Amino acid sequence: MKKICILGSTGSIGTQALDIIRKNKEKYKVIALSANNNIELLTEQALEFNPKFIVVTEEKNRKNLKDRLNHTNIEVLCGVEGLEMVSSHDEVEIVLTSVVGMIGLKPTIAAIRANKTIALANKETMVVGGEIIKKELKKSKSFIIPVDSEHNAIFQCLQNNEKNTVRRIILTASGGPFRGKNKMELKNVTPEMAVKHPRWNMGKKISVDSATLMNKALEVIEAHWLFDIEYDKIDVVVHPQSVIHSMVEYIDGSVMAQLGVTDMKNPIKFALDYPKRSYSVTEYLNLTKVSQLTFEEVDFETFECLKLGYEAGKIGGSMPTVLNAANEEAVKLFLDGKIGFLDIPELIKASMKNHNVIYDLSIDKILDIENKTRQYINELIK
Ligand SMILES: NC(=O)C1=CN([C@@H]2O[C@H](COP(=O)(O)OP(=O)(O)OC[C@H]3O[C@@H](n4cnc5c(N)ncnc54)[C@H](OP(=O)(O)O)[C@@H]3O)[C@@H](O)[C@H]2O)C=CC1
Ligand SMILES: CC(=O)[C@@H](O)[C@H](O)COP(=O)(O)O
Ligand SMILES: [Mn+2]
Repeated sequence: MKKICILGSTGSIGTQALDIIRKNKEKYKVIALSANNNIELLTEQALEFNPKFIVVTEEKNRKNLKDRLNHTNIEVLCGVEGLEMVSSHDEVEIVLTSVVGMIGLKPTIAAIRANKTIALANKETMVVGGEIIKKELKKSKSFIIPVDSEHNAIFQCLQNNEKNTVRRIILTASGGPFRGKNKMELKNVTPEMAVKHPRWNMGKKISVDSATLMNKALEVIEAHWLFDIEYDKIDVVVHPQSVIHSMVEYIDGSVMAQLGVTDMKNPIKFALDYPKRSYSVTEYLNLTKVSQLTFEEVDFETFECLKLGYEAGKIGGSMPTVLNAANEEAVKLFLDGKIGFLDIPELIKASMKNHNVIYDLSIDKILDIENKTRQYINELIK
């Protein structure tokens, strides 16, 4: 049985992972689950999967959950320390990092230091900590299997091929809910409109990121670190059907693509079962129903976040942390109705301009830059 820790079990990725586990209880054992505020769902999950540990963010929720679960042996932990404790626990083999945001950084590093297999959905962690994570991986037996659909696709397309024969990788982007629109048309779009992704059913934050194309910006940086590939060899193409999850072009002109239905259970299951393959828990792809696969160039002028992502990635050092922290804060403000959709790239641009890059990164410095960036944005919008 594979022993699994799910960080962020109440979210879109977390609940889909538990759906897989529910149907394959003889294959997987849940050791730990975690949530931020959704203690109702976490209670249900704990009672169903009987993990050794659950983790919540706030002490008051920990006490509440302890009372609810006092007839069980489940230990209730709290905060980032709780996440670090479970992600590095002796009994855990695989850590599925499906929290949203750079809060995943410390628990992911703890898991690497404890030699765990990481099923990585939480892209923000790779964006801000890519350099440190690579160094930690070199000292450890841990390895990362990407869950993000594009990176999972690239990982599969790279199997058995020499890395030095890769000409470029091509990330596909759906284009999001506002594909084809111009800036004027985006001025008054609402959070409700922005979270309506045309192809995927995801958490609110990543859905807004898809709408601004920041999701693709984060994915470009994620790909740079995961596959050791320079930014000028990472391209993005808009592919509205989201059937091709990404591609690798080799120097001989061959292009390998990974196709599949738009269901995250497939990459999640791939990561949990790696290196084996097992029967799909979703429908299989029916190409005659897809009928057409189309491709378009990215509109970098309207969707400036992708341009900012390449810029931050190429500058390197602390700049991707600023890009990510500014985006996390701006998306929160947008979802709370405090700023407009087009303010998101403006606030990120201002934060990057205001930042003096440093290159000797540490976890503490990253977290300090995160705090300062969030404060700067809140000053700006006062
Ligand atoms: N959803 C998808 O299809 C895809 C997601 N990803 C990536 O996977 C990650 C998760 O995305 P998704 O599942 O959509 O997100 P959701 O918002 O649906 O879920 C996020 C999870 O993290 C928890 N969480 C939120 N904030 C905190 C915090 N401050 N501390 C601890 N836990 C927290 C949530 O708890 P609670 O429920 O209590 O709020 C929830 O369990 C993201 O990094 C995203 O970019 C990548 C590819 C596809
Ligand atoms: C499912 C997944 O991996 C998401 O990151 C998805 O790719 C979002 O779609 P966009 O291509 O619109 O960003
Ligand atoms: Mn993706």
